[in-house]
Amino acid sequence: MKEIQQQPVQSCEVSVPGSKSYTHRVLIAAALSDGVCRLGNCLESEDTHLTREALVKMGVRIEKAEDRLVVHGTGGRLLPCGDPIFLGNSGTSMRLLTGVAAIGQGTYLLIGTDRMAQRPVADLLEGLDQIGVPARSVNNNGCPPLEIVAGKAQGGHVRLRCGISSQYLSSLLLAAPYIDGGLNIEVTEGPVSKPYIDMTLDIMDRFGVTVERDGYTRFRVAGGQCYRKGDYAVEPDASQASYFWAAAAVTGATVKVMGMTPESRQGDVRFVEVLEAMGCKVNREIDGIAVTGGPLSAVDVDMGDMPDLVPTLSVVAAFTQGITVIRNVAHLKEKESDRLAAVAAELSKMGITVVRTDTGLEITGGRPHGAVIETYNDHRMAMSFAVAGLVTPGVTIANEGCVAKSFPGFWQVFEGLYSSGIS
Ligand SMILES: O=C(O)C1=C[C@@H](OP(=O)(O)O)[C@@H](O)[C@H](O)C1
Ligand SMILES: C=C(OP(=O)(O)O)C(=O)O
Repeated sequence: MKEIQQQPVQSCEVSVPGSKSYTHRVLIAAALSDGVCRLGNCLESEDTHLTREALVKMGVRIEKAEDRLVVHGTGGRLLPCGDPIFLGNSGTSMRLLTGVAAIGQGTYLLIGTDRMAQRPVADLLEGLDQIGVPARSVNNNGCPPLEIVAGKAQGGHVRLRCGISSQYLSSLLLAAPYIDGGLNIEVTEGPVSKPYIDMTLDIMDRFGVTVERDGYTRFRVAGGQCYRKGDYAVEPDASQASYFWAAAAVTGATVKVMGMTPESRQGDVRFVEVLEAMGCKVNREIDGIAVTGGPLSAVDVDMGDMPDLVPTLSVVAAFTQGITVIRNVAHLKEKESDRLAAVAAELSKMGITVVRTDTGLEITGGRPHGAVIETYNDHRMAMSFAVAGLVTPGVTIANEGCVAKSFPGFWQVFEGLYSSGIS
């Protein structure tokens, strides 16, 4: 349990760790590349360690050298692994590595936590089936554990549903250069969470692989390509920045998150536009983005491209005049927790009226009161509701250690908001 201190927030500068999504992708591209890659500012967290360890089990040599990870690319020649590969509750690891396993050798068994065993992958398995990869849900319920027989993929056309997760598409895209004949992928539903596809394409491009695309519906990756070795520095994580911008929004302070830029492919950097629409002042500076809070007014917003920030926005909405409408995020029920249910339950405990719609939430702002916040083992619930505790006495976060999934140092940085002025 972590009791949040209701304290005045100092105007300050904050640094957040490297992007989780970029770290997963860059580890994979480097592991499949044709040489040695030095990766800077990789996120060190439970989830990114799981991707790293999985790649090591697949025969990739990865070393730490000072502040870099040195990845010895395999040229796409992965080794078999007889042991189950544990991926915790990291959806990104599970989905992205499913495609990677298909281009390896032997049979891989990808397993995870109980919650992972409820997170859907059926549409990805169906996509793999179309190109001849025997990949099955061991419990035959469209969820992990997954058994993937490598070495059978044939290039060709894949019709892929991405209405639940964009990670299915990222998975096939990342593996496609190593599939003879390449892949033509046609997205027949969705995709949700589009910016994550742009991040995948960005990494493929940075590592020398060409992808032709028609918007978000058709993608063509020629086979016989290989990621090229190179050095890469991961940019700071925009999702993690959101908690500090939200802290500014609800307290009225100015919080600048260093190293963030509006040009980033991370869709979550656009959260500042939502805060701006709610009445915050946003300064896009050369070395970071600063948000200053003020009187907040409700917004009606499509969060389909920023699903991970719905808990953050919901907490801000609780302190905002009027009804905030959050649309197009039905896929949130498939995350670390059912985030629509979790956010609604915990805000209700704080005395806030929340209506769960078919695809989102409607939150009537007011004067939240303290409560013990259940986090459902979901890092984003813990980090979002901590922000509420800055302005509401008596907010206690249960199982606060769950932040380790993506941001082990979160509490230290968060406490810097009211201690030093700089963290
Ligand atoms: O590809 C990625 O790195 C991610 C994609 C998103 O998932 P969905 O595409 O399943 O919404 C996002 O929620 C997740 O945190 C990271
Ligand atoms: C949904 C998330 O991650 P993943 O899908 O990788 O578990 C997240 O970090 O909010």
